[in-house]
Amino acid sequence: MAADLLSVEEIDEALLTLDGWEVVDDSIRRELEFDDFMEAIDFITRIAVYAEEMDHHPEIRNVYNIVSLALTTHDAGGLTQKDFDLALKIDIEA
Ligand SMILES: C[C@H](O)[C@H](O)[C@H]1CNC2=NC(N)=NC(=O)C2=N1
Repeated sequence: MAADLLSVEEIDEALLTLDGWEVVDDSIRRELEFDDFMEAIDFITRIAVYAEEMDHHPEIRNVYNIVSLALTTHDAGGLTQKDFDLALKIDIEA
């Protein structure tokens, strides 16, 4: 079963616990800059492990040393606690 969608108030409160994420449409997004391409790819592989463990997968875009992430819960059609749980893991890894 899909997780519950969060209310606007719950989303605002959850954002306070995160670093550099913004709400865009039905997702939260963060852009990270690394020293070079390999550092960016290394980061992606580290967060991929969390994504698999949590069965929750970010949209990932990489251009050289920049990694752009978007989290949303497709099953629920918007933001759920799962997105914020994964975002917190990503922040710790960043
Ligand atoms: C069946 C399985 O639980 C799902 O399809 C999962 C896998 N990873 C997922 N990742 C994300 N970001 N959203 C989802 O709704 C989602 N659903």
